[in-house]
Amino acid sequence: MPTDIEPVNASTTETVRIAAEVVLPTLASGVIKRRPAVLAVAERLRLGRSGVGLMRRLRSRHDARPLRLRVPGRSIDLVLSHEHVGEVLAATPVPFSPSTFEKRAALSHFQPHGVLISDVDERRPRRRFNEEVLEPQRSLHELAAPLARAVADEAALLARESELSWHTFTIAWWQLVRRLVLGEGARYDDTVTDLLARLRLDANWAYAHRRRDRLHARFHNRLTTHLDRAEPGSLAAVVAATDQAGIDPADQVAHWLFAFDAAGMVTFRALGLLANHPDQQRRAREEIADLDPAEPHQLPYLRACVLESVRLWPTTPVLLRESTTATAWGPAGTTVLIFTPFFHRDPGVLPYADRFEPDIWLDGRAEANPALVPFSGGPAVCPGRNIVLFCASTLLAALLHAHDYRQVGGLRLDPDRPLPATLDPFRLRFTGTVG
Ligand code: HEM
Repeated sequence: MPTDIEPVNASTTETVRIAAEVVLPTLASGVIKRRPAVLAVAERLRLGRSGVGLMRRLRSRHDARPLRLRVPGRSIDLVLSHEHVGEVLAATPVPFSPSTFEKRAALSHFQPHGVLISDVDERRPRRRFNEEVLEPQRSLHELAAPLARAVADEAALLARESELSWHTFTIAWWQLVRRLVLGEGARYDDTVTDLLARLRLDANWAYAHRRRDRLHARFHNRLTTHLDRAEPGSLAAVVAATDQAGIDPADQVAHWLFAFDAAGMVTFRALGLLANHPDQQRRAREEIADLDPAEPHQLPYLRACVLESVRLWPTTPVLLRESTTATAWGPAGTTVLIFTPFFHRDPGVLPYADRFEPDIWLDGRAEANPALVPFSGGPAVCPGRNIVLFCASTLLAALLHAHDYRQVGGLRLDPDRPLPATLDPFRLRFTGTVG
């Protein structure tokens, strides 16, 4: 039976609890750049669990109708129904625009003309540009062959290390990302991604931090210099060959570099899942047994493992939309808030909520649920998803080819117990033995 869309008003207590158990922990952990110290505390105190429990109680109390939070001067609706998630995301960008007050405040620090914070008219050419370069509809990008070789090179360097920590992983990961996006000439240019990291730290504070225009100009110029080289085999070459009318390409690329950070965490967590789940690891090894990891492959099972990593620990835990006109959800300007960790881990609906179950991405179970949206959904779905799945699965294939990984640091992922609501990737450590 369809759920009524008309929002029900939250009590003051409910609003305060949503703020304390859902919104604040999300903001504190760093929405644009993760804060390792806060993540470590969140993991230790198991903070994520209480937010999901609260959301379940609210859903049953209010028959899954949207909950209008009591926030003076704002109309903010919290989504409680799986079906409503799909409906809102499908109705993007009109009447539900992805460009919201909060996102404009944060992302304008480093990508003032990014697609995600564009109004409806500006959005069209920017979205088209992103799709033409990133090719979201293709599981293997036109650059899959050079990308796979780059992944294999970096994986070979990682495989030389006897211990794989976040520190060693992230050095190789950023070399890889700069190479994929900007070309070999940017592989060792830490400065460009360090400048972006500083701007992203500012962005965590949204409008509460002043915009540093000089710092942004330095980043923008350095990025543009790399893009101008248009190195064959990199996304920069595809950017140069794509129509740029109405676009600031550097702003789109700034988003890609930012989003590849999340992809690194997702890949590292996926390695943690595989290292602790022998059955799933065996399936992954069967998939790659006869393959050369330096060549591009579809790798459906490893991709499903990566999708599970994002389902279990979404890197965009809050999806926001802002209505462009009056709708059943409220007046124009209403913010619609989708808290994905609740929908991705809802034990009332998903029998596998807290388990590592890659098969849901292969047998139609995930597709049948409109609220399993690790890469968002609808017309603003992440255009980078296939590149991410390709890079992450290819890197995992190369690592598993080289070694058997055993987890020696960070929170243990026991396959016989519910997986934790928060997994701090920065403390994960593995040792590799030749498999
Ligand atoms: C694990 C890694 C990633 C995840 C989980 C992810 C997820 C998402 C999500 C959930 C959104 C929607 C955000 C919203 O509605 O507020 C989004 C948007 C977007 N993502 Fe990703 N993303 C990832 C990596 C990437 C990468 C590497 C790229 C580029 C190479 C990319 C490009 C974009 C762009 C351009 C948008 C804005 C789309 C639009 O507004 O139309 N993402 N992503």
